[in-house]
Amino acid sequence: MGYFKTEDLAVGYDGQVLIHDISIQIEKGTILTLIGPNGAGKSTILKSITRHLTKLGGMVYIGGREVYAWSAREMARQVAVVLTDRIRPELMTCGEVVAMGRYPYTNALGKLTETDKRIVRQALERVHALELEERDFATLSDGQRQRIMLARAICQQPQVIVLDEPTAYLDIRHKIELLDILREMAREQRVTVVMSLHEIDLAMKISDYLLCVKGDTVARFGPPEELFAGGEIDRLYEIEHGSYNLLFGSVELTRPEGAPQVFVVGGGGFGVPCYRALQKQQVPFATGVLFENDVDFQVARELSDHVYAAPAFEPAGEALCRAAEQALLRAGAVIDAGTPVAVFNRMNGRLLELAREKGLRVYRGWKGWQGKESGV
Ligand SMILES: Nc1ncnc2c1ncn2[C@@H]1O[C@H](COP(=O)(O)OP(=O)(O)OP(=O)(O)O)[C@@H](O)[C@H]1O
Repeated sequence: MGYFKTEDLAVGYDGQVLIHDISIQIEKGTILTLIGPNGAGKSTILKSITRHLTKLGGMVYIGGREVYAWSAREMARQVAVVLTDRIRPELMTCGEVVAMGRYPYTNALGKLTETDKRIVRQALERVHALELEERDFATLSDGQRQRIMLARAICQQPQVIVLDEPTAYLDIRHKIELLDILREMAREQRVTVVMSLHEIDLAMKISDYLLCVKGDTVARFGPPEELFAGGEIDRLYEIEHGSYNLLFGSVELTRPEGAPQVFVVGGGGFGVPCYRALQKQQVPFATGVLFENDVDFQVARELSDHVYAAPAFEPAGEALCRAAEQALLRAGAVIDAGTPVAVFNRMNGRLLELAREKGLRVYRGWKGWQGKESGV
């Protein structure tokens, strides 16, 4: 049976159900991430789990016990919460904010023992914020504040930690550090992590389970590897322009439309900077001859309808090469991405020769192309 479990959970505001029939379960020490578009209800679900918002139906269990039956103190010992709602404690140092995480364990006067103080310092160290201990919390940047709130949650030594968009204000280094800390807590202390993230690529990499929130019930739940086949992310977020590449975990912006104005002879990753330069200028292009296991293919197919590619591990057939030649001649201009021509892509050497024979302009890489654009 799952350690963290919801059964027919219904959430919403003022008695109006927003999302219903949320039934999921995960084991202790695993990471569950809620993903989905803005306004889908991720925060609403998280707040209903932590009892900041009263659930409208169903059950939430941790370790087999219904969370809504717990005392506030028990809740605070079991579940640490890092929400995005601005807390702006007046005149408190960061050390004092972090120490609030120890209150479920202190006596009625809230006096910290030496052990509590040690735990506070360790938590500050863990988030690389020891130097902020004496600083006034109100003067911190959003990113620093986020790390202090995580330290407070760590201090609480919870069984479950719930975080709403914990990476929102962090730069890339601190995003990676925060996710590493969560993974370590899950692995070493068997803490169960339930959070929301907007960075799908990071969500896929860190999570044991994803919950896709969209519509009036949750769209999907399961391990990231099982959830998404091609195009699923585009559908979840209703991406109409641009696209999300699942393999790379990266976003491509809106593809240029129209008849190709240039043919990129690419392969081996040399094409990618050319494709991106053309996308920025919204210049439609054709490209080839690629292989479908080539990194260039992954980006090219998101940005062009005219990609000449052979199946992985198979030679490029004559028909494909002829079609690429015709496309090159139609485009009337060529970018030589700089891919070395060797045994298995010698057809690309032929394409470049053909371009020269026919007197087409051949630009050297994306810089050559941009030089042309800027009149150099
Ligand atoms: N206090 C409130 N009272 C009524 N409706 C609310 C309240 N807070 C949020 N909502 C609405 O509930 C819906 C879900 O909001 P929620 O904040 O849970 O979405 P989210 O998935 O976390 O979005 P985001 O990614 O933008 O943070 C939205 O339509 C929002 O406008």
